Amino acid sequence: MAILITGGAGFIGSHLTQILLKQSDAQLVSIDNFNDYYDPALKRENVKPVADEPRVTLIEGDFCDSAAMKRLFDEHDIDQVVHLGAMAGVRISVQKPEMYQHANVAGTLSLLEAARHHPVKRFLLASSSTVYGKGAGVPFCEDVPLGIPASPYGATKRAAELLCLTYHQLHGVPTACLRPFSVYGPRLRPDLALTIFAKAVHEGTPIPLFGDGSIRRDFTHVSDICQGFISALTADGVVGQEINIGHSDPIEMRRLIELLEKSFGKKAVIDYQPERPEDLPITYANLEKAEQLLGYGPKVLIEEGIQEYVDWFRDWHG
Ligand SMILES: Cc1cn([C@H]2C[C@H](O)[C@@H](COP(=O)(O)OP(=O)(O)O[C@H]3O[C@H](C)C(=O)[C@H](O)[C@H]3O)O2)c(=O)[nH]c1=O
Repeated sequence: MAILITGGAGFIGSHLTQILLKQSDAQLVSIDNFNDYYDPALKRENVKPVADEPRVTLIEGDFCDSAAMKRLFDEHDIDQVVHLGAMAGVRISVQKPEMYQHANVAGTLSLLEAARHHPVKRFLLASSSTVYGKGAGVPFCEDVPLGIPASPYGATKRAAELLCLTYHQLHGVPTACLRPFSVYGPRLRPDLALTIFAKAVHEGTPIPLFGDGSIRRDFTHVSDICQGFISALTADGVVGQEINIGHSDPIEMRRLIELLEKSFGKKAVIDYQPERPEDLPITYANLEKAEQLLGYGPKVLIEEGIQEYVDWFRDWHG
């Protein structure tokens, strides 16, 4: 019996692997294709802490390869899946939608097909708060109609959710869709605003800020997100559900910059740029369902989390 973690060398996947090693005695199979969306050397670093762990099998492979996935489920006797692997950048999805369709829709289908032919106890999809789209009321609640996704990324995540829900209904695959909100922490992806802003403050270069700083994000620490996934692996009542995992306390991007200024002890220079149509003006999680089904509650305050992130960033970038 083993837990499969896709995107296992990524930001969230590498944290989840380490936390599961501490909190469970499960065998872990981590798959990642180490693609060059960002420097694969960062992903090699991410998995170094678990490289010699006997309970972790690290596979360099592609979850879009459905024949390989069917073999993998059989060979490693996969009984739980946390599907974190994806093409995840909002703005690149506008330029390269086909890559997002392939990884996020065809890739999810490939895993669901493997899961359908193998007895799995739980299949968790890492969806995204972007599925709420523009026009959804805040705080975002799972049980009201969604807006239209603002980006191809959001649309592919919603398509992946629908495939999961269909495979549950049609084939009995025990799927659940978790919707993380603006995950941050050590090892954060380099394409995300927080990394770009931190680098700019650190180096004294201008921060490219889209809009006037009033856009709000519900930043959620990676350790809280991982606890959400871990609870969902065993909790009752989650199968067939969509569940927010966020912080429920959104901050403006200008506040994020202030927190970085405080942690770095430096003033930021801001290069104001036009807002992008693919960006949501706000993300804000209603957490009632997560509290009820997962016993979920975020623990890390943004002030503490950003300080921890900046300490890590300084160590990493010197
Ligand atoms: C890269 C960049 C972004 N921004 C703005 C755009 C947004 O208003 C905000 C956050 O952007 P970021 O790219 O960090 O994150 P989101 O677009 O909210 O998307 C992220 O959070 C969701 C939940 C996922 O599911 C995605 O995987 C993840 O990429 O900062 C800037 O102002 N300047 C920049 O250089």
